[in-house]
Amino acid sequence: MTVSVSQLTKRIANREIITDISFTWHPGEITGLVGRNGAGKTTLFRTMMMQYIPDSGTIQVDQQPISQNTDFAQHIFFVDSQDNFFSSSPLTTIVDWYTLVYPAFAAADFWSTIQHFAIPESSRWSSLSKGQQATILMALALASHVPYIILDEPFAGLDVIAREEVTKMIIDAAADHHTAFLISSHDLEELDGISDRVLILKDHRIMHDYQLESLREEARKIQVVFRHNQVPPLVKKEGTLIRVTGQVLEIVFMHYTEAVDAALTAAQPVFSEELPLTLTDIFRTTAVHDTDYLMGKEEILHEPAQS
Ligand SMILES: Nc1ncnc2c1ncn2[C@@H]1O[C@H](COP(=O)(O)OP(=O)(O)OP(=O)(O)O)[C@@H](O)[C@H]1O
Repeated sequence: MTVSVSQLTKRIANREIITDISFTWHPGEITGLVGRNGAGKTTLFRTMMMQYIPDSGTIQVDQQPISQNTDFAQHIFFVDSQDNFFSSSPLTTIVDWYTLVYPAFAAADFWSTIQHFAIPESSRWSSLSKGQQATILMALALASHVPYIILDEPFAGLDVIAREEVTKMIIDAAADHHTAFLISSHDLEELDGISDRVLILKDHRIMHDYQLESLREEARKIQVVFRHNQVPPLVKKEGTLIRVTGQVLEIVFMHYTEAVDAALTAAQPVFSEELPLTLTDIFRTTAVHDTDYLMGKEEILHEPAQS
């Protein structure tokens, strides 16, 4: 079973919030969705779930449009954390509802997760903390035993231990049950540790769709100090400056070629070291190039300091 999102566009109040979004979502794949505040992540989820009617485009499950697939909701889990019916419902009522909606819902799994996180069974949704609510959503998602799970900011509000446990649950579900996850998060470090693939949303569109493993084979992050701050032209052309600390430049090359390597070596930098490339670096490189970072790059990379 494969979910295909094709040329999905949604306008709200005459503004295009998501534009021409296309991607295919495979079983067992953990996909991160990243974008700045207001980029349209939640709107994409709502449109995929038909909470919003798309202005154009389709969502298909196994080549069948979901409008013709009445079982669709049973295969995908999504809880809108900003807009759901939970209010002051007791957890028992929420579980009853999910048991009705998802045929494979395993209430025992849900209660066991809740117990593990020391959340009282008698709790009402509105009486729980933000982190506890995030844990409940995760427990509901996994207990639903659906092949596709959408998580909108699942780590928000979780303490560091809960984060690690939730992360492990996601990885285990993908490995053991082949569950596919589509996860939006501003916690790029957490997302980095679990994602096979990352979609970068910018200017309402998916700007990049990266398989992280192959990207890391091709891309490289270098920390370097050039003699007299003279940056080789090829480095300026191919690199993106993501941080400057004194004379130390951190440069990301999305395509690190032999020619770039040769240019770096020929420049005989005072200091040069490869650093691990993180999802945060990738996000900075690809999503933030119209901000002050670029201004910094313009100043530093194009105006070598006087020796
Ligand atoms: N119902 C609505 N009415 C008007 N504008 C809306 C509505 N829903 C979303 N928007 C606008 O669409 C844009 C995208 O919002 P959305 O919540 O999808 O972003 P997001 O990427 O999830 O943001 P964040 O990371 O801050 O949660 C925002 O500018 C928001 O104001």
